[in-house]
Amino acid sequence: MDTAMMIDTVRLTPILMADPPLLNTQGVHQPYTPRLIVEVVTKGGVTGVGETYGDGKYLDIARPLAEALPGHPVTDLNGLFALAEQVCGDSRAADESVDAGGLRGVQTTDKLRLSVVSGFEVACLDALGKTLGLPVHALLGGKVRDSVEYSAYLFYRWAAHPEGGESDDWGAALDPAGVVAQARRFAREHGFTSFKLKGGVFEPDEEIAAVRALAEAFPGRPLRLDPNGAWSVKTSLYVAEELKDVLEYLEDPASGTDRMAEVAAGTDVPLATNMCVTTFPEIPEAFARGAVQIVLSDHHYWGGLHRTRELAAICRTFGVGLSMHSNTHLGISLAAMTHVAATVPGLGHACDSHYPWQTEDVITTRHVFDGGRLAVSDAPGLGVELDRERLAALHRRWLEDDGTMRDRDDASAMRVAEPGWRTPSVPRW
Ligand SMILES: O=C([O-])C(=O)C[C@H](O)[C@@H](O)C(=O)[O-]
Ligand SMILES: [Mg+2]
Repeated sequence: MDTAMMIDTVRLTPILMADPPLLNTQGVHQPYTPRLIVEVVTKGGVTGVGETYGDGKYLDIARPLAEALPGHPVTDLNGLFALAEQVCGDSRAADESVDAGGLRGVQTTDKLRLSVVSGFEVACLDALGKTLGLPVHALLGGKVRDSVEYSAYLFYRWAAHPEGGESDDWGAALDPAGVVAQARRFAREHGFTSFKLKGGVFEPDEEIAAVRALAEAFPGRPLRLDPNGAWSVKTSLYVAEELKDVLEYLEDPASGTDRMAEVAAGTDVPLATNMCVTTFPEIPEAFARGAVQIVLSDHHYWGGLHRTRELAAICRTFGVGLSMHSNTHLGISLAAMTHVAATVPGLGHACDSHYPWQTEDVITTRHVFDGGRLAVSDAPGLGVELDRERLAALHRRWLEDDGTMRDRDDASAMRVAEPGWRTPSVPRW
């Protein structure tokens, strides 16, 4: 092995990035959200970057991995998983409770560890690509498309955070007219032609009305509604019936494979998930029972870009569709998402991305959507460059935080406006 490819140093930089007051069934986004920036520096002097969740429970796992990694080659991506299993130990947070922050079903040690490994895997791929002069998509077997389509990710939202934070000019969106106005701006500014509404916030009939209003404003466009498992089977079937003529898919209407299978058996509207199928062991039962027709991949969940491609192959084999999920993220992850999406055959749905909501970034040049699509970079590695000043500023914000924002907590942010708020139990409606 060429010593230039050996990892010399790993730098972890937790940051807090601004996030608007987006509503979901758990509560509302806090003014700042944590992310972790991973830098892998090779003995050849090349730096690769990756990004993942930055809450304390992820940092606990990332630190021992960062310490153990020097001396390993950036090419040994399979070894990364074994090393992580060996050194990371169990996270204090993996208590099988529902992962409120990530809205990703029950949290387990495996899920937390894989999310951390994903940031390291991407950083290694970036370093390897830069060393070889190849784009990340080439390291994954080569792109099958030159651009990747994203959908507009619409949220009910407040105009501002009650406790302060950064401001923006989006205004509130709390009814069908507000949702349509938001969608029109997304279409105008980014060219998106497919739309997803984050639901589970208001009574189902209000959300049905919002999707109907979108269908009128954008006739024939793909529309999705995602209440993050907030509905009963009965309510899910009711919503599916009301919207069957306009929905591309219904995303996680009900919680868990059992309920999703029941809903799927009662409607022809395809069901998508980023909650009941988020790891490989969850696939056999969900597929055998026909609980989901589309899996939303997310390289942070599945353990990186190679594993996302493995997921895609399994979905293809079983005739299950593939789309892509997104939590709040920066431009590093968007670059990684775009590279892997570019290599996957049969990506039949526009990918989700929170990116248009993010006013801050740690890369020097922001990604720009054109016609709702991102061009796939052919530059070496991910094709992004760290803006060290911005990174330092967002890290400073993390250092100065008293701890309230370091762990995402949408319910506590909601309590600022509604002191009696508790995370709703499921099904909520
Ligand atoms: O189910 C989904 O698509 C998500 O969980 C995406 C995000 O987590 C979103 O719901 C959020 O951040 O409020
Ligand atoms: Mg979802």
